[in-house]
Order: sequence, then C-alpha cells, then structure tokens
Amino acid sequence: MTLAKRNTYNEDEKLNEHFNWHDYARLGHYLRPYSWRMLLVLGSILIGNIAVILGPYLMKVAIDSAIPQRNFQLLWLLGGIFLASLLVAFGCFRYRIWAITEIGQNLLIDMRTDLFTNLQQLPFSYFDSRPHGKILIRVVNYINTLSDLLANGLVNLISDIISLLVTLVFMFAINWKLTLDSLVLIPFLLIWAYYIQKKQRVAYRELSNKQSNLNAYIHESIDGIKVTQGFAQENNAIHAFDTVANDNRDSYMRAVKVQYALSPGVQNISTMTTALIYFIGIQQLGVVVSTGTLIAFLGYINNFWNPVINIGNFYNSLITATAYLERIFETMDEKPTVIDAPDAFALPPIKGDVRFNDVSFRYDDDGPLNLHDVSFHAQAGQTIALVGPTGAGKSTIINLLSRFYNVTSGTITIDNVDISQVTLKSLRTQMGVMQQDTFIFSGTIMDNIRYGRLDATDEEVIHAAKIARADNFIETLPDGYQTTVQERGGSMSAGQRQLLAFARVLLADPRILILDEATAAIDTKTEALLQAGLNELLKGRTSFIVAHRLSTIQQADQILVVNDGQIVEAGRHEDLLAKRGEYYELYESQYRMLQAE
Ligand SMILES: Nc1ncnc2c1ncn2[C@@H]1O[C@H](COP(=O)(O)OP(=O)(O)OP(=O)(O)O)[C@@H](O)[C@H]1O
Repeated sequence: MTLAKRNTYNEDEKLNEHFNWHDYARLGHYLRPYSWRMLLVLGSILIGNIAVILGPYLMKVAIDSAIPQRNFQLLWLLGGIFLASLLVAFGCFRYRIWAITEIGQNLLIDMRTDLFTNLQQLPFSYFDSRPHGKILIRVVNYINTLSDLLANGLVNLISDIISLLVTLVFMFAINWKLTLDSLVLIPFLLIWAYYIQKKQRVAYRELSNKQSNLNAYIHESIDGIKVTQGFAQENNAIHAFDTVANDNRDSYMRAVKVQYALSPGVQNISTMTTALIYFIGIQQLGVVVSTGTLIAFLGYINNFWNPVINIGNFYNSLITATAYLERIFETMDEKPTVIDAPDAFALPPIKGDVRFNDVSFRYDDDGPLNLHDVSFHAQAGQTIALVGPTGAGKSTIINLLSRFYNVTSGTITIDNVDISQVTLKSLRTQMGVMQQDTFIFSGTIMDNIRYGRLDATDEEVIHAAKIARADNFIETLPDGYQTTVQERGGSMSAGQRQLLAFARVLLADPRILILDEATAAIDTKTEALLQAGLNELLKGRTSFIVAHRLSTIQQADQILVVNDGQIVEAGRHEDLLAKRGEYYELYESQYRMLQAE
C-alpha cells in the first residue's frame, strides 16, 4: 500500500505548486464586481485626505501671515475651514469603514462559495487522502484573512498611496529642495523590505502548515473522543496536542520575528529623516526656509511617514496572506476527477440490470490493484449479497457501482449503458446508497429522512418511515418527527440510525439499492425490525448488500464471495454450500454459530 503518501496531522502538507506573483492578478476577478463601490470609497478617501492634509497648510498661513499681520478675520476664516475639513474627514471616514466592511464580507462569501462548491465536487479520494481539519481551516480561517486583506488592506493601501502623493505634492509645492532631502533615505528602506520579504514568505508558509496541523489534530481528536476516553488515552491525546500546539507557537514566533524586522527599519528611517529636516531646516531658517514652512514641513513629514508605515504593514500582510492564498488556490484548482464525460448523457430511467466486465481498480495511482478482473451479472430485481473476509474488496465493488471512484480498467454497465458515459446526477439519483455508518445531519428527524427526496411531503416522509419500520421509535421521541438530532445522530442507537437510513432510501425510491450492512451487534428485537424494514426496501429493486446477516445472505439470489480483490465464487446459498469451497469455509467459521443462536 502507498498509504504513507497520505497526509496526517503531524505531517506538513506539500504544495503542488508554489504561489506565483502573477497569481495576484487572479484576485482581481473577485474584486471586479465591487469596482464601483471601491471607486466610491477611494473618492471618499481622496476627499477625506485632502481635508486632513489642509490642516498643516492652514497652520502655515496662520503663522506666516494671519498672526504677524494680526488679521483676525483671516484667522476666523482659517478656523472655520479647519472645522469644516474635520467634519468632511469624519464623514468620509465613516462611509469608508461601512462600505469596506460590506465589500469584505461579500468577498468572503464569494471566495468561500467557490471553494465550497469545488469541494462538493471533489471525489472521495481527495477526502480519503488528507485530514479534514486541514480542509476546514482553508475554508474558514484562510479565507477570513484574505478577504480582510483584499477589502480593507487594498483600500487602505490605495488610500495611503493617495495620501502619500497628495502630501508629496504639498511638500514639493512648499519647498522642493527640502522635499528631496526628506526622500534621501527611502532607497535603504526598499532594500531592507526586499531582503526581509524572502525570509518572511518561508516563515509564513511554515506557520500555515503548523496551523493546519493543529486544526487537523483538534478536529481528529474531537471526532475520536469516544475512542480516546474509551481507552483512557486522554493524557496521550493532550501530549500529542501539546506537541502540535508548541510547533505552532514556535513557528509563529519565528514568523513574527521576521515580520517585525521591517517596522523598526521604517521607524528608524522616519526618525532620521525628521532629524535631517530639523538639521537642514534650522541651518537655513530665515534664509530659504520660513518658520511656518519648517513647522508645516515637519507636519507633512509625519503625514508622509504614516502612509509609508501603513504600506509597509500592508506589504507584510500581503506576504503573510500569500501563504494562505496558495493553499486556497490549490484547493480551488483541485480538479474533480470523477466528472461527467464531455459527451455524457442522462441515464434513462433504469430497470436495474447491472454488469461488471473485467473491472480492475486501485485506490492509489502508484499502489497495487485493490480489485482484479471482477466480472458478474445482476439481473434487474435481484438481490446480490457480497461476502468475504475483511479487506477483501466488497465495499470497493459497491463504491465503483455508484462511481464514487473511476475504474482503472474494465467497464460497469447498467441496462447495457456504460456508467462512465452518463451524467453523475442521472446515475446517482437512480441509486440508493446506504453506507455502513449512516450519516445523520443536524436538524429534525423529518429533515433527515427528507434528505432522500427533498420535495417529499410530510405525509410521504411518514409513510416511508412506517414502511421502513422506523415509525415506532420515532413516535416515542419527545417531539416525534420534529425532534432535533445532532450531526452524526449521537443521541440515537445504531439500529435506530439504520432504520432512519432505510426510510431515507425508501423515500428516494431508487431502482438500484446499495447497502453496506452494519456489523454492529444489535438485539434480536431490533434485528427483526431491521429485517422487516430491509425486506420492504428490497422489493422490486436490484440490491447489492455487503451482507453480515445470515438471513440476508440466505435469501439472496446470488452470493458473490470476494477474496483478495477477486470474486472467487458465485451462486446461491445451497449451491455454494454444496460446493464445499471458500463460501462453505466462511459459512462454517462465521455463520454457523449465528444460525445456532
Ligand atoms: N479509501 C481507500 N484508500 C486506499 N485503500 C483503501 C481505501 N478503502 C479501502 N482500501 C483498501 O482496499 C482493500 C479493500 O477494502 P474494502 O473496504 O473494499 O474491503 P471490504 O471487503 O469491504 O472490508 P470490510 O468487510 O472490512 O468492510 C483493503 O485492502 C483496503 O485497505
């Protein structure tokens, strides 16, 4: 087996393809629907910025002209303009926050929907091969970070660039020489940022791996809590958690150490620039630089450095988010492998004649075959029991029939139509699949049965439950069909969950029924109930049952004995017994006892 290739919670995920700077353009696709709103926001930012930037200029006019000339009228006017500019800035700021939050939330939904939609189409093999917690963190946390960066970060960035440019224009207008002096240290900053960026990307990629591992472990341990407590392994679980949590902290500390190497650089250069301007300004005071100019200039230097610091921060977040972005795009780009063929057609209503023609299959592309040349023919309406030792390939056979995986070679036909040529929807809606562990969704009992056919009326749901013999236990529940159950149906017994699944499938009324019988030991009363429900289900359908119940096996029209990925015997119960082959041995070792009970 090549199971080692599969990812686990304590193994960092490898990326198929690293992020490319050009991929940022792809983000534009998400921003496009909001371009008008973003433009409005930018307009409000521009106006808000001009309003704020007016402040030091008004101060300059006050100091250089109004105060020396004792021109109170001008002073009042300047005060009035200043107050109005504050109000305008406030209004623009409020609009910006509100609009950006809304755009951010919409972006979040758009990206998350794309990701979730793709996940819904990915084959079982995708989910088989990685911890579900690692998928979860992409859909929830990574997208959160990104949408914030896209909406808030991007607008802030543009706003900062605008404010920087406006400030520069004012500075150049007041004194271009002093402005050039203020920019002399900028190249050092750029070199520093470039140097840090590379290290930061590596550090954040590692951090995203560790966050993903932590999430996977928490998810896995909550799923397995019953086993953990049942085997009194809580301490081991805590120890394993400690390891992944510590790894997460260490990589976070490393990432932050690199990230924050940028801010002191910006701070230092900003302080040095201010000092430089003081130095030059005071030397030239009264000659080329007036007091008002110097004071206004020092205000602008502040205005200039604030956006530079913010742009630095945005740059930081961008690098951080790149680690998440590459994971998100990777999941979005994951190609569903079980898809409709380009010329697929809808499978017409079927009778249920099924053939496997030399079907071979492997789960892992580079692994050994799990099924070898499986061939059989099930006539419409027949009940086929699949028996055999554990790991023989029984579930694999029935998974292929629903096309949860593509066959490696050979064909499967239904009413002589190759199932790889028809649309998945038309195939699966005509099949009822019941897995060993019936999945119950959170919601009411009614909702859970209705999952079989969403447009069924309440009466139809109740009718199906009655025929499936699920009605008896549902009636005893506090709110009957309206009783709320939790995800996985933790408050129900295994037998009850199975009866509910019977009702769900009955409601769907499929022509082909696929049933992986639960092996869980159940009491004889429930057993009798399940058998009665099952008999109702089987009526008039082609049924494939991975059978553990002797009664099911004995009543089957055909028993396929599976061993080591092959069908080693096929026939009816009595015939196979008479043959004294593998089935006979299996029967002797496993089922005789059951018959004796
Ligand atoms: N998702 C999977 N990925 C890789 N290998 C798998 C997967 N599922 C099953 N296998 C392997 O395929 C082989 C057949 O498994 P399968 O589940 O079909 O057996 P089974 O006869 O249904 O067993 P059981 O009676 O225990 O359910 C086993 O060797 C198993 O390890």
